[in-house]
Amino acid sequence: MPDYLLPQGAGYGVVVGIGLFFSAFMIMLTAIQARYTGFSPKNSEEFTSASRSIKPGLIASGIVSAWTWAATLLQSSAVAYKFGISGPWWYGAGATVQILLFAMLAAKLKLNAPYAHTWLEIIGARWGKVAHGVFMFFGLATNIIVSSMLVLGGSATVTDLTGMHTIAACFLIPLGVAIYVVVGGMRSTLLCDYTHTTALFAIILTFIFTKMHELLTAASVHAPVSGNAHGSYVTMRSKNGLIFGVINIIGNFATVFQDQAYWQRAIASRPGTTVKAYLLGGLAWFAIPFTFATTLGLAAVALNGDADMKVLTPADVSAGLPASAAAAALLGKSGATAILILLFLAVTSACSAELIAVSSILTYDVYKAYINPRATEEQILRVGHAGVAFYAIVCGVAGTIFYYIGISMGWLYTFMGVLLGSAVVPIALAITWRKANKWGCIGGAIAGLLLGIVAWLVTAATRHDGLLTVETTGGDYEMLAGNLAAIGVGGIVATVVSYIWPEDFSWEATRSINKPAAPESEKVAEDSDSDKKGADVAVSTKAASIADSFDRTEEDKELDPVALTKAFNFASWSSIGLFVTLILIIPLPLFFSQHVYGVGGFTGWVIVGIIWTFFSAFAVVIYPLWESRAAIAQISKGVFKDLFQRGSGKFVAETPGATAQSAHV
Ligand SMILES: NC(N)=O
Repeated sequence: MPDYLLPQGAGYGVVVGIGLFFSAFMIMLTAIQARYTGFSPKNSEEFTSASRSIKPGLIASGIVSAWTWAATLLQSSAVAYKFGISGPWWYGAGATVQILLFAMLAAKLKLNAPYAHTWLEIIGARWGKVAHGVFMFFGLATNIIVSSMLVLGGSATVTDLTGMHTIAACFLIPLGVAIYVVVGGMRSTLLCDYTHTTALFAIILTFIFTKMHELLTAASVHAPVSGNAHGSYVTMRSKNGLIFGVINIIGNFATVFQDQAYWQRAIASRPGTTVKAYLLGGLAWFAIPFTFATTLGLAAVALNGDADMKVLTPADVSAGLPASAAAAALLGKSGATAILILLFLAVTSACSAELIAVSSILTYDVYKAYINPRATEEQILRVGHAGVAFYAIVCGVAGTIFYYIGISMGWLYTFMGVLLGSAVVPIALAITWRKANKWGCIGGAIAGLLLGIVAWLVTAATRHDGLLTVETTGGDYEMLAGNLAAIGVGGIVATVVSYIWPEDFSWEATRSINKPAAPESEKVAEDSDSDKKGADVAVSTKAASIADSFDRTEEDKELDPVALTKAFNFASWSSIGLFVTLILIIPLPLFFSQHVYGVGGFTGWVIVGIIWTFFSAFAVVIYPLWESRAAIAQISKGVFKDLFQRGSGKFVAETPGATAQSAHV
């Protein structure tokens, strides 16, 4: 039996114990919200969309949390281990630009479908059932691939460090998360995301960078990297690093643009600050893989041959294990424990985003669209809860299937663009361009999928004498061919057909999705008494007395088309500018110059990463607290009053018919 650094009990303790801790925490948060702010996830709009009232700092934190997968920590470190410093750059930059560019889609969402629950509702309203079904395939496939990677990466690490059975981890991870998502809904999930992100930054910042350059220089003498300038780890001139960069960019376009989790954060956001939230979230997220992998992934290289360092096989690298091996070698049991907790927090918060995302699709795009169009509030909420539980089981099953087939997180990560990449451009066109042609977009998505798979398999067969296995299909060139064909064919077909046969869509159909019908004065939140009467609770629409409340009048003001068009224009030039800087202007001159960093240059490179991490922590840890100071004060005041006179701190609506939803977090 192999030796494990931590006892099996530590694995179960973290997976089950922290899962239960967060469930209890969520129950407490939900009770506090209901008592002191009048908010309750007993309302379906609140459960799935947090009443579209969340401020930018908390949305940014939720984006960082949902976008920090097991792969963000493990795969980024694996490519650092394989390719040197170019790996973390291409991982970080190649997956942050999509979040930045998504700011444009988010602005268009608020402009063209401000009350939609899911991105698929927009497709359905614009193009009908066939398009809805085709793109739902891509949407749900994205959720399944992402969730499987979360479960596979999380379980591989837990097993490697503690010996906990992989299948137990595959099921227990999503089930623990499902409990707290069902209890808290979208708003509390975002609050839990915030606590996860805070802990994540605290742990990353504790991994101190020491003597790395000397160790890496020695490593490149012993084990030079093929395709790198002078075989060095401290150069951006890495052929395989660049290939990974292209695969990474394509795959991550797919998993942002067609994952309901990112649309859901745009939907939960206040209209006026959505663009800001995505730009902030994208910039903040970059630091996580970049700094983590530059330190721990390269430490794994540097520590090769060290007595405390585990000898890593190619399968270990594909499973993403260099980071945990390095942390254990550097810091012993405490390093292993820190990695275990870090991984668990990353996996659970991203998993919670996937659970509520799929639950929303099952509720609004399957149940309400095709099974029960007249569903009541109560039925919708019940299906939403069942959807979370059902999808948690699907995650466990999917992880188990991939585990037994022998498909690792790293394999899936490079494959995601082959399966999903063809729908990226069609979806972006469908949401942003009135001229987008329905059949061009559907045809492009399907043709791209088929040709992507053909290009992938033909490349594998050609390079391996017709032998097709998980290993032969998982190479860099095979995945590159499939990724490029999928996104290229999908994009070209959708764009060319739309230019030849342009539509002239007015967006009226999408703007009226779920549009509130009643005059605002009639839509009031109910207090707990009316909850008991079983009334369908509408989200409050009237102003509260407190400074940072968000009411229907303000929402209408923020939905002003002129302001949203301005926000879209700002999102366009800033995100495209950042894309060009991060993907072309910084890395390509370094690649072509074949520069190998000296001690000073490498130290500077790492220091930039550390400073960026501090700024990111400020943006997604401190800023959300600051913007919610009025809500925090209101809750504290309520708790304080209750301490002295029980019941006196409870939130009370001001006047009948004008019940307020008070301060928002
Ligand atoms: N979210 C990613 N690609 O790490």
